Amino acid sequence: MPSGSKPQLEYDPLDELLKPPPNETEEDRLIRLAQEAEARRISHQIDESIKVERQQQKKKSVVRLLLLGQSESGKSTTLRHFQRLYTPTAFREERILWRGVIQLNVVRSVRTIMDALSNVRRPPVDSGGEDSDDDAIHIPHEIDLLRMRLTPLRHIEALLIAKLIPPSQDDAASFHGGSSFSAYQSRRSTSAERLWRTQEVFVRPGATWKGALAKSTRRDGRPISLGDTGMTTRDEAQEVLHSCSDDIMSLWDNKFVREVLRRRKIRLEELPGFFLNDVDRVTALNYIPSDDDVLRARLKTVGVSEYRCEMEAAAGREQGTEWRIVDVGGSRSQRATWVPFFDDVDAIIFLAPISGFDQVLAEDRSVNRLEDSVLLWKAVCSNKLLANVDLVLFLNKCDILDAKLDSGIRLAKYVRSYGDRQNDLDTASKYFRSKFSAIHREYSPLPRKFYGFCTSVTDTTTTAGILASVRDMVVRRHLKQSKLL
Ligand SMILES: Nc1nc2c(ncn2[C@@H]2O[C@H](COP(=O)(O)OP(=O)(O)OP(=O)(O)O)[C@@H](O)[C@H]2O)c(=O)[nH]1
Ligand SMILES: [Mg+2]
Repeated sequence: MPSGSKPQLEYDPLDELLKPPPNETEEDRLIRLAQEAEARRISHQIDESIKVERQQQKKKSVVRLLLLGQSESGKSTTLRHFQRLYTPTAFREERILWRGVIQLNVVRSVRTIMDALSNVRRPPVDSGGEDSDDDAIHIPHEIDLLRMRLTPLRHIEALLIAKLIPPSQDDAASFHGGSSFSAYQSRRSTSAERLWRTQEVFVRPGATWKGALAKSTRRDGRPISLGDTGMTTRDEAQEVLHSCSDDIMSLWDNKFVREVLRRRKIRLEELPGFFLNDVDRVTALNYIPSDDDVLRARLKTVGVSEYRCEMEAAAGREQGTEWRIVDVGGSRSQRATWVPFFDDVDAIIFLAPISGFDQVLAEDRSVNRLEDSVLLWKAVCSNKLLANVDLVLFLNKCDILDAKLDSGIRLAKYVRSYGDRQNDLDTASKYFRSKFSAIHREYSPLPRKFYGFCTSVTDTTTTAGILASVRDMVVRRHLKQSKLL
């Protein structure tokens, strides 16, 4: 460095170039200052737009999917499917946590049978002529014995509910309806008993219940791995269910019980969370739920929750894309909570369980399930906030629809416009597809494509293919909208 020159750190050759000319007039100086200010403003503007673009870019790598439909339509099951397919490691690790839910589902099915039986013995006073035939039925002695021997399930149900729902969330259980085991109930109204009387247990979405179950499935502070679960871990509910296993099977296989259920039109095998045909397996001490079991388990959702999943390897080229899947509670009281999530959504999967044509809503027995689904579909199609959102329709529970039509239940009796069409799955699903498609066309504020699938989302094989198409469609549209394609 030449002596006398500026120290290196302070010397900037640009200074020399940008220095104002030595003979600058006052007028030139003002013009120069104004030009410099303008240049700074433009530079700042460019910086800002780069920042915004970067943020948008970041935002665009997030795909938002909303699951809508009435209660029991299969929203949470579809979400579990996504998790199973695209975040398989997390899904596998969580399978054990579903054991508590399945245990509760088994106990609930037994309770449904007990309810039906206690109604046979003690029909309601004002039941009218319909139940009068049942009055005459004498309950066989073996049924009384089974009822007595299955009393411990009462305690297990309260225990499981307490495990799933921490005490501070007592409101997370709905309190309507009585208990089939009422003959064995004490008169004290403890919290456990109140929970025991609960008709359907629900949890707020999120990890709370999983956290509670995870804690309760550890011993000596040691986390349970799939390999050692069951045999080495004391699980009171599983032990009691295991000891009651033969009695539960005898109850379910009993001819008298089947006849009572038939007369009461209770098709237990079509109700959510049905595991009575697998009692031997699911009550084994070392039982770990299979993927299918997790998909068939029933746990009602209340509230809205966003599940984030990064696509793992199986997701192929979309690996790294973050999916945010919003699962909502579908019962009528829950629907007001949906709207805030209509903003900034890439696609909606709407589930319409078409097997519900002969059923009413659990929360309002004056409303037919299919009718409710149609009204809800109209509302979603016509919603202006969703005018640019792709709607994917799952005409769900086709397996149950198939079984119902096969058993001789006539669709035309409930859906008059069905007329004298063939009473089979193929004809019925085509009919529903065209009806829902027509509503989509008529009610959409702007023209858009119709994507309709006939699904049984508990079926892993067929659903995997459908979800892959939906994923591709959503991603393609997402990229197109963010101008990356
Ligand atoms: N057989 C059969 N069962 C299904 C199908 N889809 C869902 N289910 C079962 O129906 C029950 C209800 O499904 P969920 O996914 O919990 O319903 P949801 O729409 O989340 O209901 P809410 O949380 O109450 O809004 C579960 O036990 C599922 O396993 C289907 O296509 N076929
Ligand atoms: Mg749900």
